[in-house]
Amino acid sequence: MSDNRRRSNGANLPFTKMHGLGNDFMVVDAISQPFRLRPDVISKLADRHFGIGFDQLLVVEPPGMPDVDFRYRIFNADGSEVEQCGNGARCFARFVRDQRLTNKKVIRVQTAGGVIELKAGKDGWVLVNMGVPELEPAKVPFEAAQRSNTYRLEVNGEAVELSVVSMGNPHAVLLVDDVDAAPVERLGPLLESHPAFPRKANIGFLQVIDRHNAKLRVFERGAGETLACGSGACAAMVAGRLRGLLDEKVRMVLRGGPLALEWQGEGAPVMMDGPTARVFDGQVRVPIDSPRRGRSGRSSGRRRQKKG
Ligand SMILES: N[C@H](CCC[C@H](N)C(=O)O)C(=O)O
Repeated sequence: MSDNRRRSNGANLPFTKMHGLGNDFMVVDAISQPFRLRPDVISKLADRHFGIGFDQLLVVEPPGMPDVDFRYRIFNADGSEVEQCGNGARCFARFVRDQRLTNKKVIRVQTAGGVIELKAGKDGWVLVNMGVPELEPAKVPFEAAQRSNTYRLEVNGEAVELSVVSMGNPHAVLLVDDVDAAPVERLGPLLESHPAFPRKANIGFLQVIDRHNAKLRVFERGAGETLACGSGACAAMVAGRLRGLLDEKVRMVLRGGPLALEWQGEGAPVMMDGPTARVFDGQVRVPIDSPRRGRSGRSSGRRRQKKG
């Protein structure tokens, strides 16, 4: 293929690199520019040696339903599109305000896992209403005869006890005595792809310090262990409360730093407060060949969002 043709097959895609407690993101404004990337291209861009390097790609789109300000799509490092990302939601809120896509302080966002509400705070902190956790196994989804606060699973001949929670995306939470010694590398991948989770799952390893403090590591679906997982922290909060180990307000410390969580109990939303960081703005060359039907993270650029 001639250089000209090779060049003509690419386009420059502007992005912003951000993170929430080290859970890092490539953020793309798909309101002001058309966005089409195949899963294999996303996973190449996620590579920390041959690409930009990120845990998730976050795509900002115009709202697809009434009473929300934006739509927010999330793609894991493996290219899979998922329902929810808590740390990403905070970075999303900071991004749309920094980019003047809105001047609202309270932003309602449509995700594949439901509508969430974000409130911009001071010094880059954002308070997220992550919605009401789903505990019915079939809606996580998780294969179980009936709902329970804990379940036992067989993993390579080993019996594992875990809680199961959906924050829009599926989570399993195991209790451990010491997160630093937790079998994250060994059990994380086995449980992520366990047949009891038809759509796989994020696997949290929770160490309860006292009723208001806990530590957590998360092996994320489609990304591996990350420095922090916002929806995983919310799921761990729920699991800890269901087991009677945590009170309504908890400081959850992840490898990348702390999140402030609050959950009043069943039927109530989980509130998560935490920081955001912008690292750099960049642009990357991506193929513009038309994506295969049904296999692309696709939205077309539309007119700029009216001011909030
Ligand atoms: N790996 C997750 C998506 C990202 C969640 C995480 N980064 C967060 O902050 O919630 C999943 O497949 O459901």
